[in-house]
Amino acid sequence: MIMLGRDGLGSAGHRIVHGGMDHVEPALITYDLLDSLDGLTPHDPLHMQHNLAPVRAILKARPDLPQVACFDTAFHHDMPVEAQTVPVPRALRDAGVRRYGFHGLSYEYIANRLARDAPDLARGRAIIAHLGAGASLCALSGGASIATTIGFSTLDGLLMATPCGDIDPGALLYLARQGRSVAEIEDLLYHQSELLGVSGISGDLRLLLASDDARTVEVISLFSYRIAVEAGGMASALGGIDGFVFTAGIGERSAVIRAAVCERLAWLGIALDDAANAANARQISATDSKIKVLVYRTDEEAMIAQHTRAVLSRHLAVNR
Ligand SMILES: Nc1ncnc2c1ncn2[C@@H]1O[C@H](COP(=O)(O)OP(=O)(O)O)[C@@H](O)[C@H]1O
Ligand SMILES: CC(=O)OP(=O)(O)O
Ligand SMILES: [Mg+2]
Repeated sequence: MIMLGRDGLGSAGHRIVHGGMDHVEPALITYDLLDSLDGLTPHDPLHMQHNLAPVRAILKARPDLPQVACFDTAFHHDMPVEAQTVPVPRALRDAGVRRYGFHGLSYEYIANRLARDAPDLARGRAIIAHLGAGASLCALSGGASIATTIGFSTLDGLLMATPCGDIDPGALLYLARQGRSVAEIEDLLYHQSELLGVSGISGDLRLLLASDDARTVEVISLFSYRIAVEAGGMASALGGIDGFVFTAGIGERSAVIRAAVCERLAWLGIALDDAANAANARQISATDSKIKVLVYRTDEEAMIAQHTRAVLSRHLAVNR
């Protein structure tokens, strides 16, 4: 995102999906930081190359322009240790094999909106469902992330457009023993799985919902099933929930998916107001629902702008 200053371009702020262990807050981009972020590309080949390419292009064209990196992983940095732990030997954990969590800028924006619009809920326990091309859930307690469904890379958790989501690592070993190379398996997991792979039609949910192909029924059912199953886990991490928020492309716009998810979560005390849901209203739960269900439009760009301004004003103050 390019921000205008008084005399033209002022600065550029970037969403960088992975900050790894070392980058846990928004930071001014230096050559050292860029080198360090390059080193994280194998953690998430789907996003990191695309995230870093514009940084490099701007650096080349306008080396004087301040650029700020805003990390998706940062919001989850203080999750409890059990939510961060991957059960591998400690040396590997210390080397960075752990659960990081993603879509943090989106969750941060929603947490800020809740603090403003629904302070009781913001102080309580909520599940936020970021359902876009990539999809995840975040367990928000008192405005902080205490658990989330995507872990080390962006492959974990829910069904997404093309990345595979939750998969038994044994299946990967099986594929490797069958003679598939790392590059082939990576391509399979990041680009050919989930909505696209299961439907055999498209990774774009809007197209699947509009199609009368029988395979779409299976994939839409699987999509809401996975959300509901993972929401059960998030509700456990929170010890119960007071609210559920839908956001991002699918969460904001698909009444069909929201209804399918809420129906599966009726056991938690969720009851939907069908008319409000069909109208994409802010509150879509029925008045007698035990859990408040809300729809918010996320705004990752607003968070990037806010962080970029804050980093640059700190930087200016230090160098004054
Ligand atoms: N009206 C809609 N109904 C269902 N899905 C929708 C609708 N509008 C957008 N989507 C879906 O939202 C997803 C993209 O979400 P978005 O948050 O924009 O993605 P990104 O992760 O690229 O920012 C796509 O799967 C798209 O099909
Ligand atoms: C982390 C992730 O999956 O991001 P996106 O939804 O932008 O693909
Ligand atoms: Mg998005």
